[in-house]
Amino acid sequence: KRSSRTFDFASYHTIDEIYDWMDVLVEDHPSLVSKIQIGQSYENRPLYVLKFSTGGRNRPAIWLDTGIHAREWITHATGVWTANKIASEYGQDPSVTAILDSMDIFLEIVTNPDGFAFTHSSNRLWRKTRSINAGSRCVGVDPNRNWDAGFGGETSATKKPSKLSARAENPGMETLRDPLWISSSCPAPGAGSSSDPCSETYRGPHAHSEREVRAVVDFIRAHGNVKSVISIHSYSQMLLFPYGYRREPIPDHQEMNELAKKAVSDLAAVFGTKYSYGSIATTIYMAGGTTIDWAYDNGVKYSFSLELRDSGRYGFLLPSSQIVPTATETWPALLDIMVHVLEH
Ligand SMILES: O=C(O)[C@H](Cc1ccccc1)CC(O)(O)C[N+](=O)[O-]
Ligand SMILES: [Zn+2]
Repeated sequence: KRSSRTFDFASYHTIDEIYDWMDVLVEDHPSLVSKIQIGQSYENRPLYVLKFSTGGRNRPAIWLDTGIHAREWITHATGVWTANKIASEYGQDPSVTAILDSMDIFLEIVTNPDGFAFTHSSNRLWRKTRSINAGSRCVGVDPNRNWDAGFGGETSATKKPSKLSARAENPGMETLRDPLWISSSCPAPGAGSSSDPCSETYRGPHAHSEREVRAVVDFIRAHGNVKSVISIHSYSQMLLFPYGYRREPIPDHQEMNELAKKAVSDLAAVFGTKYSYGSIATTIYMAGGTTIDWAYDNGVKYSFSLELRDSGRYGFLLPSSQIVPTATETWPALLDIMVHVLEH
């Protein structure tokens, strides 16, 4: 029988390889790990979530997701490594054991499967979902602008072709030479998303229009006891917390900022990788309709996003040699957050 331990964690994998590996991980840890399906994508791919639980009924839970943006391959790879780490450290590492003795962890590794499959088959730099936009030749919605929190921003997006606002909106993206990106309209930075289906930050026809987003919304609402949401992106090397849709600090800013400071310090201690940290709006740019703003506004206090390696040299095309180092240094930061959740 193949073991989840012989899986090549140092390579990038397809959706089928990752989904097959999930079943092997469950087989290897039958009393800890289970696989649940929370829905289907636009193209009817299953949306799988790994559940790590030692019992109880509806225990306080931590939600982790990777791969919501298809091209951010380092995040899926980090998700796989982290799933294996959680499973193998239970009963070994005191923190992991303490966490799982009283909380559950849910991890969705391939949060945007249609987009991820498209990056393997057609366009390595695809970001959005693959839903068809009525009346437009442009495909897909940005799943990190589709959530019902500051959806569409306070001001309605205006069509502004200016490069400046494009840079202000997504510095990580202007290097793509993506024809759609260069020519697409750019929303006023205050909106933090676009009403233009051809934009990489197209928010969609309405909040939760995307099945991939709706499935997570419904899961977290139905669970009702999720204490933390950590949505993992790349790249820029940042640890972000709400808000993205407004500049004003959240009520919990002080506590979140101190936790973020500790987490990035423990991350840097591994290989010296430097992360910045702070609220989305003040650290990267204004962004409306994001996963963690929705979570925070729906009672999930400990909501964070990570922007993994690197800071621009390879960007989304991070060499596979950096997968294990990236996942290894990220682990202490994730553990700091999960332990803080356990203790508060
Ligand atoms: O614009 C985005 O959704 C993320 C930044 C971000 C991440 C979490 C919450 C709000 C914004 C940047 C990225 O990971 O998508 C990289 N990029 O700009 O392509
Ligand atoms: Zn992203």
